[in-house]
Amino acid sequence: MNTSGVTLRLLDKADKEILKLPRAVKGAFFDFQHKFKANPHTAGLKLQQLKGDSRLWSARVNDEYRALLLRLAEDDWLIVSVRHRKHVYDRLSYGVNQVTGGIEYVDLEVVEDSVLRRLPAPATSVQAPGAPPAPAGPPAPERQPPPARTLFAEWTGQQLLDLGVAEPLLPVIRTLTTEDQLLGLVEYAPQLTGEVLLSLFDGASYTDVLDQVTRPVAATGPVDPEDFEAAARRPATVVTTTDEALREALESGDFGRWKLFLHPTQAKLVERRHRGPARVSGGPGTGKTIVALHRVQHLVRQLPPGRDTSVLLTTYNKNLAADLRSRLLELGGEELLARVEVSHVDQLALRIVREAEPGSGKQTIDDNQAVREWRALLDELGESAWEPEFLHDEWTQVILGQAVGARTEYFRARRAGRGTNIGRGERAEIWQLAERFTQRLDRLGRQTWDQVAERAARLEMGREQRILQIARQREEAGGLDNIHLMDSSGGWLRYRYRHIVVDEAQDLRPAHWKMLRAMTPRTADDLFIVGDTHQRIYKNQVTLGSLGIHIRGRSAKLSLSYRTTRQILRSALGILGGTTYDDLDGGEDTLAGYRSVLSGSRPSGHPFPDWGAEREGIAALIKKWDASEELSTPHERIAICVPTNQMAAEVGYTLRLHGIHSVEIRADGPDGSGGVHIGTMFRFKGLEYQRMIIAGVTDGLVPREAVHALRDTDPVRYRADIQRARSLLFVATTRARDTVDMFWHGKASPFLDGSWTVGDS
Ligand SMILES: Nc1ncnc2c1ncn2[C@@H]1O[C@H](COP(=O)(O)OP(=O)(O)OP(=O)(O)O)[C@@H](O)[C@H]1O
Repeated sequence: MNTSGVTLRLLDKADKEILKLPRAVKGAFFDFQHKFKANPHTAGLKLQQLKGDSRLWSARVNDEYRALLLRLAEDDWLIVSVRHRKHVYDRLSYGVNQVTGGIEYVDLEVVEDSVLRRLPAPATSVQAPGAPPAPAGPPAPERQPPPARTLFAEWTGQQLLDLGVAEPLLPVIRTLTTEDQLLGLVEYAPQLTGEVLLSLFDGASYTDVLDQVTRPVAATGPVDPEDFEAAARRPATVVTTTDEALREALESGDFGRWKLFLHPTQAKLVERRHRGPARVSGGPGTGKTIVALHRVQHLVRQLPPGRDTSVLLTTYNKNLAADLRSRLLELGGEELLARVEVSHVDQLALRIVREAEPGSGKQTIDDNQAVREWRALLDELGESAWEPEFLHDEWTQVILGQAVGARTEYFRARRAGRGTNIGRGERAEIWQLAERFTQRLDRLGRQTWDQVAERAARLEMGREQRILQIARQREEAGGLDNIHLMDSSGGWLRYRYRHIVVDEAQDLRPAHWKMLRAMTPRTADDLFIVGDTHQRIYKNQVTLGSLGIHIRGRSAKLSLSYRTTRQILRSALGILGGTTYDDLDGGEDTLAGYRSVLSGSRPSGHPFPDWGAEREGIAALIKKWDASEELSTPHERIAICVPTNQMAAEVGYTLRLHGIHSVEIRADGPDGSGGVHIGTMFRFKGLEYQRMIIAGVTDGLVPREAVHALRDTDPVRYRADIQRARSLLFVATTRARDTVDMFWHGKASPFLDGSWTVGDS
C-alpha cells in the first residue's frame, strides 16, 4: 500500500525493456520503485529534470542505470524507459496520440538503429557494433543503392496520422523499403503504429485499417494533447501501477504479461457495463479467454463483501475448465478463486440433475457410446432404413435440442441445418424409435449428456419460475417478507449466480443456454459470452435470441492475435476457404481485421508417398530441430496433431523407434509430461504450442471420405460437415506460436491452399 500519495505507473513498452535487463538490474529496479513511491525526492534517487524539457525526468536505479519518467501531475509519474546512463537522451519524443488519446513514447535513436540494422544487402551502410549513433533525421546509407520504392509511399503523412501512426516516426517510416526493416521499426514503435503499418503492408485497404484497427481504440471524446493525466487514464495508455504487477513483470517475464497489460480493446471489454447479456467474438489467440478471466476479476471486485460464490465461470469441457481455474488462480490468487465457481458446463448440469434426483445413479455416456446404443437397438429391431448417426443427431439436435415433448410437436419442429427433408410418415417412425431408445437407456441405467443438459434446463427454468412467482407474491403482500423462500432442500430459494461468464461458447448445447439463462437474474452484466464460431468443432449451432438470451447491440470483437505469427495466420485463414460463419444469433460473423504483429517463418508443407514414410518424416524433422542450437525446442512445447486415435498411436510408435519420447493428449489433458504431445484434432481446443506438426492431412482423412459421399445425397449435411472439418484443421493450425508443419501422404487435403510451401523433407 502506498502511503506517500505518489502514483508510479509503468508503460508497457518500458516493461519489455526491463525484461531484457540483467538480473541484478531488475532487482535494483524493484528496490528503486519502492523508494520512489516512498519519496521521489530522496537524495539517492537523483531525480532531475532533463535539460530543456518540462515533463521528462531521470532518476537513478543503480550506478549504471537510469529510469526515465514522465511527470503527469505533481505526484503522478510514468516510467517510460530504463536505460544505461551513457545512453543519449536528446532524441526522445513523447506526446498524446491525437487519435487514441493515449500517451506514446518513442526513442528515435533506438528505432532508427533497429531499422538500420536491417538494411537490405549489399549493406554498405550497416553500422559496426558500438559505432556512434546515427545523426538526427532519417538514416542515410553511405553509398545509395538504386532507389527502391518505399513501402508506404502510397499514403500521405496526414493519412497515416489519421490512422493513429505516431507522428515522430513519419520520417523514418518514409525510408522503409523492406519487410525486415518494417519489423525492425515495429519492435520499438508504439503498439498502434505497428498494427497499422503491418496491416497496410499485408494488403489491407486504408478504410479497412481505419475501421478494424484504428476505430476500436480511438478516443471517445476530444483529445487535449497537453492533458497527460487524462491521457494516462485512457485504455490506450497501457500501464500498470500496482506493486504486485511490477513484481510479476520482473519475475514471470513474457509469460505473465497477460495479467498486467491488456490491449486497449481488451481493457474496454473487461470494464464495460452492459444492460444485459454481452458477447465477445474474435479469432484464435486474440485473448478472448484472457478477457473472460479479467472480466471475472472485474465482476468479483464489484461484489459486496462476502464469501459466497456469486460468479460462475464455465466452458464446455473438463480440460478447459481446469485450465481456466489455474489461470484464474494465477491472476487473482485464492482470494479471487474463493468467489468464483469454475466448472465445465456438463458437470454443472449433472450436479443440478443429481441434486434434484439424489440416488438416481445413472451412468452418463458420451456421443460415441450413444451411437453404439442406437446401432444395437436398430440391430435388435432388424431396422435398416436409418443410420444410427443420423438418428442420434436428429434426437439430440431436433428433439432434445428444441425440447420437443410430444409427437405432434415433432411433426411441426424446424430442422434447420439438418439436411434430408423428412415427411410426416418418416417423422412418426423416428419418433417411435426415439421413444424406444430413451426407454432402452432408462432400462440400462444410462443417460446421454444431452439428456442431462435438457433435464437440468427444465429444472432450472422451473426454479426460476418459482423465484419469480415468490417475488410477485411478495410484491402483492406489500413487500413483507412473510413468504417462504425455501427450495425443496430447505435452502433459500434464489438465483444461483449473480454473473455468469462463458468461454468457448460456440460449442455449448442449446439446453445449456436455457439452463444458464435461468441461473442468473435478468439484470446488468448477467451473462458475458466469449467464443469464436470459426472454431466450432461440435454440432451445436444455436440462435441465442430464441433461447432467451438477447445480445443484440452488445457484441464486440477482438482481432489482434497474441499467439500466432502473421505467416501462420494467413495460411490458417486459407483453410476456412470462403465459407460463412454464424454469430451465435442468426447473423453472420467474419474474421475481418484478424491480424498479428508477430512475424516468423512461413508454414511448410511436407508431402509423402505413404503413411509410413510420413511418420519417418515427422521423426526426422524433430531430430533436425534437436540437432540445431537455433531450432532446438523443449519437446513438451512441440505437438503432433492427427485425424484419428489409431494414427496417434502409430506416430507414437515410430517416434519411440527413434528414441523420441511422446505423451498422448487425452480428454482430460496430456497423459504425462516431458515428451512431444500427440493427440487427435478434437483434443487441441484451447491449447497452445511453440511448434505444431499436423499430420495425415490427406484427402479422405481431412475431411473423412464419408463426408465426400454426402455431397450428392445430402448437400446440407455435406456443407455442415465440411465446415466442421475445416474448423477442426483451423483450430489445430492456430495452436502454434512459432511454426506449423503440415504433413500428408498421397493427395493433400483440399483445405490446403498454395500458401503451404513444400519444405525440404
Ligand atoms: N494482453 C495480452 N498480453 C500478453 N499476452 C496476451 C494478451 N492477451 C492474450 N495473450 C496471450 O495470447 C495467447 C492467446 O490468448 P487466449 O488463449 O486468451 O486467446 P483466445 O482468443 O481465447 O484463443 P482461442 O480462441 O484460440 O482459444 C495466450 O498465450 C495469452 O497469454
